[in-house]
Amino acid sequence: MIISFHYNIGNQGIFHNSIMFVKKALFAVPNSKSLPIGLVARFSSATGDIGVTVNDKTGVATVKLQRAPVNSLNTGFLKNIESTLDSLEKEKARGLILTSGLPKIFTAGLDILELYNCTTESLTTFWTQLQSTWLKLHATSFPSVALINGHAPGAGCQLAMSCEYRIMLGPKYTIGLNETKMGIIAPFWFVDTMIDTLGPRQAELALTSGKLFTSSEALKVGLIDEEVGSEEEGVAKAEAFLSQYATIPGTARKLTKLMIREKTISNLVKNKDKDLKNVIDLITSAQVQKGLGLYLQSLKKK
Ligand SMILES: CCCCCCCCCC/C=C/CC(=O)SCCNC(=O)CCNC(=O)[C@H](O)C(C)(C)COP(=O)(O)OP(=O)(O)OC[C@H]1O[C@@H](n2cnc3c(N)ncnc32)[C@H](O)[C@@H]1OP(=O)(O)O
Repeated sequence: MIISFHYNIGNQGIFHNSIMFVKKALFAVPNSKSLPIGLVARFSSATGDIGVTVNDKTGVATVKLQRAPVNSLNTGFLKNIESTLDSLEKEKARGLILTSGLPKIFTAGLDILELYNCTTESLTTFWTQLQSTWLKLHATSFPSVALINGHAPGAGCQLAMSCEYRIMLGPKYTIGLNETKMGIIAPFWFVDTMIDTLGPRQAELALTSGKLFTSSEALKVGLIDEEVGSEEEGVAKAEAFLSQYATIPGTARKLTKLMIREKTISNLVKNKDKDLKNVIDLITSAQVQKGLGLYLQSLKKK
């Protein structure tokens, strides 16, 4: 007998931050021994869907980002991601596999429409949400794997780097912090995270050129940990990575992770306002607005 629970996770407009977990159905699946056992959830809202499947044997949650066409991160989607992480913390998930439910794209990074023609007020709301979602992901108490099954430029790379292990589907997709290519600057906490991941030498080379790495280049510099040929292989590798923690006491694991990440985390926590001011000054300048407009046009022209 297969036992399945359905999370009924509210539309953010209705439930705001309180994601509701409702045990809805208990049913038998005839003639099936191999169906995944687990908790299944779907988070729907106008600002993106987040599918959550929790394996009730291992406690590992697979979180699939789904905001067509390219999983770009706007305020609402970031808020949904944060709420999902909050729920996983509350439910004491034993691990996270963060991946995309869209073909070809992990996430296209920040929604450029949140930066273009923005007001100081809308940019403040957006950026504050980005800071908050990132802090949550970077400091999860459970181990995390990014299964990068598509392109991951800009903040897509930042999300992946905040997971503890990165597995990327090769060979077609690219990953990296490409801000300088767009004529903007990566915020200091993106830079810190890249230095933590690659070391200062490779981070400097990558950031100054806005390099988007292919999966094999990313593997060489340590931006990803494994390259796989199929999603199935990626899932198996992610599960194998997470399974090693089944025998490691959770508190010891979490405190060790936080000790290592503390400098980067507290740098943002202490300097949130300064970061926001930098972003407002840069993004609302006429020159950057013009550049963003041209960049958006170039994306649409393809
Ligand atoms: C001391 C001073 C300190 C100052 C600090 C300042 C800090 C400011 C920092 C700002 C940080 C930014 C980080 C970022 O994440 S910026 C965004 C980076 N992302 C990108 O550059 C990705 C751009 N997109 C692509 O390269 C491609 O779209 C893709 C992801 C490779 C997918 O290609 P594909 O061919 O499949 O799809 P299309 O290109 O046709 O795109 C489909 C539609 O989606 C729109 N699109 C794509 N990306 C974005 C995006 N990031 N935001 C919004 N919209 C996006 C695209 O325009 C198409 O729209 P259409 O259907 O209307 O044509």
